[in-house]
Amino acid sequence: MATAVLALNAGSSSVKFALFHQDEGGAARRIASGELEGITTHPHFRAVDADGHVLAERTWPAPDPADTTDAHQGPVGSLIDWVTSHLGDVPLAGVGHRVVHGGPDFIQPVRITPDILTRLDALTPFAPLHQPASLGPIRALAALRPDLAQVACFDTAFHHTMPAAATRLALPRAYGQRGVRRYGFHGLSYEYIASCLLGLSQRLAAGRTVVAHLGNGASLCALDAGRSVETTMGFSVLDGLVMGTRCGQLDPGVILYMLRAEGLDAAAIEDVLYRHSGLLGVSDVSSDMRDLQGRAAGDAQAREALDLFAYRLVQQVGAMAAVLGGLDGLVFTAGIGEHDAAVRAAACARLGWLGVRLDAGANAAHAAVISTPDSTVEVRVIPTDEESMIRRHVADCLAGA
Ligand SMILES: Nc1ncnc2c1ncn2[C@@H]1O[C@H](COP(=O)(O)OP(=O)(O)O)[C@@H](O)[C@H]1O
Ligand SMILES: CC(=O)OP(=O)(O)O
Ligand SMILES: [Mg+2]
Repeated sequence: MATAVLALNAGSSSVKFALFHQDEGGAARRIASGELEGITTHPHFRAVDADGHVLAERTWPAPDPADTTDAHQGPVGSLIDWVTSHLGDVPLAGVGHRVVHGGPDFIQPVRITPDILTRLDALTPFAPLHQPASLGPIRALAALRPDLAQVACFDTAFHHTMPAAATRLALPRAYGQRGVRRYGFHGLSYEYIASCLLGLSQRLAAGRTVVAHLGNGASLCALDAGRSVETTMGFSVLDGLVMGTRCGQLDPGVILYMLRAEGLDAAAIEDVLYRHSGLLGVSDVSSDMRDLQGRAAGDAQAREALDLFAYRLVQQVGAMAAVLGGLDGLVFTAGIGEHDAAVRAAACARLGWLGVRLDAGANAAHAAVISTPDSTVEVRVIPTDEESMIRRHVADCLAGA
């Protein structure tokens, strides 16, 4: 019998979703996708079919700040009502969620129970902005539809194959025992890309490949025969590359300086590092790569932000290649990686020493392979699909249960 799975990918202010039909043999098809935006400000719901035609759209008035009901309940309730009516006779087998932090213990997807939810909530100090966003829709659905099976799929889980040295911070040992270690994120995206490589390139699937997930949040993952051995995000989603509004790699002395010399408290520092840094902080105008590319010719600060983004990207691809002991493949993915030929060209131009040779025409056309035939590193563009990965995990988790 055909069933359906709903995959939710929650960000700090929006929830992306995808709805799949699947048959008993495991074949699946995305039948709708969309987004719930502005959950705490001006909620807006939109769903489109596989061809991009609008299936449904709805807006709500801003929630009353005095109302203590969870802001997710109205929008998530509307989503699940729409999904149920859109599916007709096809039963919804379960709902899968991208949960940013799984901590040291959750190394694979798990069926959500009240006890699991409590344990996930306890990880909020590790991801103060992302974890509540992940858990909001889960709580809302548990209250509205307690009958529905919900599965948590962790961004950290894929990186549990990293060797101990990659997970360790050079702090007193007791911190490690309290979970203060490197985890890595964007794991659902990397797992999806690793699964695609099996069908696209045996050389990259079996070899040393760096995947660049460049979206609003950005990171790199070093894949050795498809397993994560290193990544640029660490304890939190702040580390590594320059991001839309996050700082990336930062000397911890800067935080001490903010505390001591500037008198900022933890909340103010969090605001600077998560919301006002990165491309936005350096350009002082926008966190959006498309916007910055449009301004770069006439705006020196926008240019500096783009240059810093590319500089850190090159620097950290080098670090990943060093850990891998060489490089066979480089994959670009997510919003910037899939669509921004200029960023790919700027990075690849400085990776010639590693054997990267970019085919300018293929790059401009966003082709699947954008390296030249004589490039010793095969450079690819692969659209990521975290929601498909979530669907597979839900199917496996419910079949195992
Ligand atoms: N055509 C494009 N050219 C350049 N950048 C793009 C393009 N499309 C999307 N982007 C950039 O991708 C980023 C968002 O990536 P995305 O993967 O959608 O983010 P999220 O982390 O929210 O999932 C933004 O910086 C946006 O400007
Ligand atoms: C982990 C992370 O940074 O997520 P996003 O890119 O969705 O912000
Ligand atoms: Mg994303």
